[in-house]
Amino acid sequence: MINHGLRQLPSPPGVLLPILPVRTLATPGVLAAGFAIAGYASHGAYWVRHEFDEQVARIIFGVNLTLFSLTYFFSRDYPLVYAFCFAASLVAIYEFVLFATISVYRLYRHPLKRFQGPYWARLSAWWKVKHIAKAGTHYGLTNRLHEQYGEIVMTGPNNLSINNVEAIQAIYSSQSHCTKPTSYLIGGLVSVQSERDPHRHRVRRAVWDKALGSNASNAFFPRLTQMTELLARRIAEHEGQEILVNDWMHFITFDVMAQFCFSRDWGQLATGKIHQGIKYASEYLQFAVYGTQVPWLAISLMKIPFMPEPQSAMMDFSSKALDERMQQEPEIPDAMSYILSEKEPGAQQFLSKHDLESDVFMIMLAGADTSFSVLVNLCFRLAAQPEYQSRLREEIAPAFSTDSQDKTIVNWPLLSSATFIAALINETLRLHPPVPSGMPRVVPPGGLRIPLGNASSDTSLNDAKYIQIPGNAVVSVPTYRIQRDPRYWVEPHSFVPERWTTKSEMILDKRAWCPFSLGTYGCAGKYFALMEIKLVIARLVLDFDIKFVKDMS
Ligand code: HEM
Repeated sequence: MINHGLRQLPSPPGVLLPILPVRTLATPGVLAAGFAIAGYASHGAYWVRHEFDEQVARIIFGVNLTLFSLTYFFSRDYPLVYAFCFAASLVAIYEFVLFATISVYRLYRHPLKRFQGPYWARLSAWWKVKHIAKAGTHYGLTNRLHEQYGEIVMTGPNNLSINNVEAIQAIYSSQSHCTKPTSYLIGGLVSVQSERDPHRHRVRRAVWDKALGSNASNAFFPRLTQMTELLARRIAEHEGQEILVNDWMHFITFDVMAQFCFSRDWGQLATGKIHQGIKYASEYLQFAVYGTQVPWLAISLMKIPFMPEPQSAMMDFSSKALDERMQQEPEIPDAMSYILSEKEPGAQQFLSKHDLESDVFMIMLAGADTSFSVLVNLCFRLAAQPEYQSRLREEIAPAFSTDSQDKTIVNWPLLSSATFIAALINETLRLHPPVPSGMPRVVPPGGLRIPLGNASSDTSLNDAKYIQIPGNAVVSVPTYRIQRDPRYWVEPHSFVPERWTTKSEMILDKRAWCPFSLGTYGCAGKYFALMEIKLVIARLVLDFDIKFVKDMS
């Protein structure tokens, strides 16, 4: 054996560490201690200070490189298997101490430790994954946690859910400096919604505001009325039969978005068959529910070559749709007409093919699935309380042309200013928000102070005037829960559209209504969404009675 100046150790067989030679002072004990100290020190120096979700693939590569370098180093003195085992033991010591340090920190020393929450949720995000699977939905789990722990709950190792109306302004308003966390990066998308850099987001958002705003939506209105008319005709073909509202609301909302965004005819209304794109979209959404809880894993999986990607089918689909759209300019401008003709120099850098594909992908989900959910829930509510149908019919009838049979001639200003239909939609959005879980935001490094007003119900916060949230915590307001909170709504679980018209005393704090979120990252398609929902529901109620099928309620 060649001795490279190493101190030769006695080698009692069967005990791995002591039998290996190491250089000069670096005895196995010293090396093991060194790796242990490195594990402990790196937690404070790196892991706790930096966001590493995007770096995990690189970190795994670095660990392997360290392992092989150490193996090479030791193999110069010892057989390869021993060298590898020793190197692996050192890496394992580093990892063990690091994980132990992280665990102790999260359980006993974390800046959020004063907030209540399930013990294991403090330790790992996997707790949430397991319990979302059990509860069935993310918002269902959050709701249960608030019932158990009160107004502020620690729902993950660095996550707080805050059920207080003041938190909505502090976290989401345009004055807030909170940003989006890494969970927005799952799926490898680079859409306007997943843009985390505030400056880049502002530039991209300005372009999308034009594409989805009131001018663009109003220009699309005539086509929207034609599509709604087709929906009414197709449903009329099933007169006297039972139809599944979910199917037809899927058809109209996804067909509309495909037309509005890139002038594609998905043909679902005409054929009555579900388009493959909807299947892709729901597969991705299922992945997103869990992926957003453990973003480091979801992001890393995307980087493994040949790994089946949950978003790939939808992405291919978006890519093809975009290619076809770019070859032909439609007669009536669509959202892409605004985006592709954008001349603003700053905006150009965000109009690469991949950016646009991601945007198309995102807009199909953000724009169709949400309106779908409102329409289905509104049909449900109208079927449950049919008296509202006759009242609605009376209100909206004047908006449809009376002197001709052509129901595609609709007076949009009249329909848009009708109050009862707006009240029905507001109340549906309150009880059934399409995005029911709170939108996560990262608190700026300097922390966030949320004034509590008089509305705190949490006994542990009784005397507090504000809640101080430490920097870099991920916070959210649980939309579903706050929109049913008795502090802000009288009879919070009852469907009472009149609270938006004649019974305003039933709204104790209107700021607790936030289905579209607000501020910089709030919904860009609100105007269009309300236009579409109003027109579809008005057109249906004009001709049909909505009823539950026999034996359903
Ligand atoms: C009733 C229907 C809708 C509801 C309740 C809704 C709700 C929301 C919410 C809560 C957000 C914020 C998401 C977050 O912070 O992560 C959002 C974002 C967004 N929505 Fe909607 N939405 C609806 C319909 C639409 C429609 C029809 C479109 C497109 C035509 C659209 C386009 C967008 C876009 C582009 C964003 C991202 C904005 C950004 O990050 O700057 N939404 N929406």
